[in-house]
Amino acid sequence: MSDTHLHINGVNKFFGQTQALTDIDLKVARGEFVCLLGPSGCGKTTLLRIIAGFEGASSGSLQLDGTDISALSPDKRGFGMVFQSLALFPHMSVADNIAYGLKLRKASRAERRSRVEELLNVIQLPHIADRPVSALSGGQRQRVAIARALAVRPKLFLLDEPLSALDAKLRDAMQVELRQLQRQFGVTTILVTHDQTEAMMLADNLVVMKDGVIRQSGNPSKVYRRPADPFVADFLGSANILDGQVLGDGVLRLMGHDLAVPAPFLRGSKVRVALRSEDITLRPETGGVLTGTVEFVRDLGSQTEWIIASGGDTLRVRTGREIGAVPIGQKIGLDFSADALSVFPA
Ligand SMILES: Nc1ncnc2c1ncn2[C@@H]1O[C@H](COP(=O)(O)OP(=O)(O)OP(=O)(O)O)[C@@H](O)[C@H]1O
Repeated sequence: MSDTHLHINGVNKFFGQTQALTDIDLKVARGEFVCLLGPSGCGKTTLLRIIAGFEGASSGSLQLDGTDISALSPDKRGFGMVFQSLALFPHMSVADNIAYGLKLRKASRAERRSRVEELLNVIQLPHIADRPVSALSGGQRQRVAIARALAVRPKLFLLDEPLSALDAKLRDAMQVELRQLQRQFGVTTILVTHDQTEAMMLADNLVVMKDGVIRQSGNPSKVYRRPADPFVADFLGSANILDGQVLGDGVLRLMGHDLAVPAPFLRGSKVRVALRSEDITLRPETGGVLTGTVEFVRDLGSQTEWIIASGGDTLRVRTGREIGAVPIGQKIGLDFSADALSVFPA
């Protein structure tokens, strides 16, 4: 990604004694969709607010197309924003809401009208221009908020948990729409979420944060498949995080068994090992890499989840297909490839 649009350069943020962000470095390419993902309190909203200009960094800078914008007020940055609390004007019509930013910029009436019409078509609500926002459903309001932010052709599109108030099915549909809209407009976008499925689905660049630090960033599939540390492995999807020890060249002691796993660690090193729930296959008792005892089984709808005790550890296993009734307490074989293990220093 050579065409850097936004460069977040060594940003730190203190609130009194609390350090909310530590050495944040991030390059956002033009047209890219970036998701800031992390647990509550990790600093993602603070980072978005600094990008928007609502909050100043304690140190570090922001460059947009190579120009330092750190000292610019929010209205001078020319960014479009959508927050969870939307901040639409409830008694104004949909059209007036969408045209609001254009009016502030002194766009002509004709220009406002054609832009509103264009955006209502884009968000697939062509017939609601004259309705008050208070008469819309949650999903419709969400689309209007997005249209309002895009109406001014923002340099950056910033969204903070924009879909979290919607029910699961609508959220799903809106994620697809949001991604399509973003592609269509080609607008550089930064979205904050604590929902890993949403982030995986939307992002070109997934940025995983914890305690004010970027723990990993990159292509979502790559971050999922090759997590940088046990936190990222555990936060994305369903992973088993296990304690192990390197016994010698390519031999790892895990769950009371010696496994052939090429890992570049010194003999005797204690390690943490991540193994995704869906990377384990269940077999008849003698057919796997390990043996375990079934402790619990539950039906998740599209998958079945198994809790299995093995060598003093408890493993969570997710299987896609029905493997037949296995009673609680029965021995079962567990199979996985060495490639499925991510090994980290303890
Ligand atoms: N105005 C403020 N004054 C003092 N501390 C703050 C302020 N805003 C945020 N913080 C602190 O900074 C840290 C990061 O907060 P932030 O809201 O950015 O996290 P977040 O990842 O967005 O969390 P959430 O998902 O819960 O919104 C937290 O410890 C928070 O308490």
